Amino acid sequence: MTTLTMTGVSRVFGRGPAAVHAVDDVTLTFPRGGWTAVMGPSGSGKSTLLHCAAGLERVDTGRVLLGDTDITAAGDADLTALRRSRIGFVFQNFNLIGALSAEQNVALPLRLAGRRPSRRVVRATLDAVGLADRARHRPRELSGGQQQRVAIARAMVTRPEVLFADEPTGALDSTAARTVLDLMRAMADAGQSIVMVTHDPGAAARADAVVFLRDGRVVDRVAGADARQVADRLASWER
Ligand SMILES: Nc1ncnc2c1ncn2[C@@H]1O[C@H](COP(=O)(O)OP(=O)(O)OP(=O)(O)O)[C@@H](O)[C@H]1O
Repeated sequence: MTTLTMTGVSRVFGRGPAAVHAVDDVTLTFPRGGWTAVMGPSGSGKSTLLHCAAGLERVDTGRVLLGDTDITAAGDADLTALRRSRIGFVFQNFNLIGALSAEQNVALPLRLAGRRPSRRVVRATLDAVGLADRARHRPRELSGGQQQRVAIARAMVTRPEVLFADEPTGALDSTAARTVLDLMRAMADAGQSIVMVTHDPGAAARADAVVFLRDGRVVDRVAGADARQVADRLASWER
């Protein structure tokens, strides 16, 4: 059973009096098959925490365990392989490759991992995000919500143990955001582990639990809160 755990994780930028403790001694467990939202004021360390948890950024102290694998001890080659096969990442601005069709974007992680993408697998992954009929479209021919769903399909095609999302609805209007959140909720209900950074209490309320950061530290964790409760809690930490 895979869970993701962070123990005593710190990440410091700069040195001496100018040092910024972006993540400061964080110990957290992200349960398997759960959807966890990470919230906090601007600059509280949310993106840095996500990058450390996903092995996109090295930690200065502490350990990150993905199942039995200590990703903080992994060498560069192992880390690259791990990022390509065991984690998925989606970004606020989708980061699709404009010259490639939806299905070519989705096939990319398999190609990068040296696997020959099966058209059946790629189409099934696009179908799972409701875009089987857009396989040949390029990103500019798709709406923002559709582009984010292609990005989710691209992140999911390798069947990652954890899907990380950094402000996945930050660039979307409310209707498109709801479609993306509905998709993520269905994925979590089907057992996908998800860790998501968001500024939006409505988005965070769709998750199973919300972790609050302030000055790089975990200051609170709530489960089953509605959008109003999440917003109130966030406001109390922004004071
Ligand atoms: N590469 C870097 N070099 C120096 N400082 C950095 C770097 N990345 C982040 N920081 C600093 O670390 C702190 C946390 O940044 P981070 O982006 O993780 O916060 P955040 O909560 O995601 O912010 P936001 O909500 O504004 O996106 C900030 O003070 C930021 O300026």
